[in-house]
Amino acid sequence: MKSAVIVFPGSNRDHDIAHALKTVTGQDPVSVWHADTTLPDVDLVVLPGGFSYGDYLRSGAIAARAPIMRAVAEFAASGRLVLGVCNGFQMLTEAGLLPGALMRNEGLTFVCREVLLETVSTDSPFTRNFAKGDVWRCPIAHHDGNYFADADTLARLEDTGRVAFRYARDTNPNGSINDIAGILNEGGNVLGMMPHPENLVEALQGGTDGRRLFESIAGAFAAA
Ligand SMILES: NC(=O)CC[C@H](N)C(=O)O
Repeated sequence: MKSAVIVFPGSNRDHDIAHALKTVTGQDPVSVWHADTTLPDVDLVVLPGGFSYGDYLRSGAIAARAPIMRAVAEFAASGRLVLGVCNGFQMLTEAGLLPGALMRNEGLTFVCREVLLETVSTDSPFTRNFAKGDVWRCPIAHHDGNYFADADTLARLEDTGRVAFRYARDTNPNGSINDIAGILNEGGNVLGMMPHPENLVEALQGGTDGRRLFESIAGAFAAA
């Protein structure tokens, strides 16, 4: 499985994601600079976590208008896989590739801790290796993770199995509506999530709970 990680000025989890992909798939992803306008021939594009453009204006807002994002939008429209983690999720909503918005955390502070996630939808290439209702550990680190969508959008997400992950057992760290931690686009080929599964893929990191997400993606290609 070939992948690319887009690097923006201020990205800080690009190496973490690259390490997770290498650990699980055995292949190093290609690094693509935000100012590039074309993507290499890959199966998966990742928008990593961090503080792109210093979070100026709104987290992810400037990155969503970076030159590479036109190619990312076309890549997503062709049905290929796009994963946005944390700042990457913020970029996906700002770019209109996922609905809703990520507002300032309810407590108005940066939150860096571990939460519990419940897998809600297993019907996507990103979640196929999970069981519905699985509860797993995942680290978070953000100040703008408070997911919000209007009532119609929320109903559509809930009714069509597009909520991928929810904060479980009262661990919602940011006030996200319906405890939403990650959502899918209509085609199921774009996933945005605030928590960082790339930081829990090997024992040295304190556990391997995040590994299944990368194994799901890799498995989707092995099965194809
Ligand atoms: N870890 C991250 O990706 C941080 C995301 C974003 N800059 C925030 O703090 O909300």
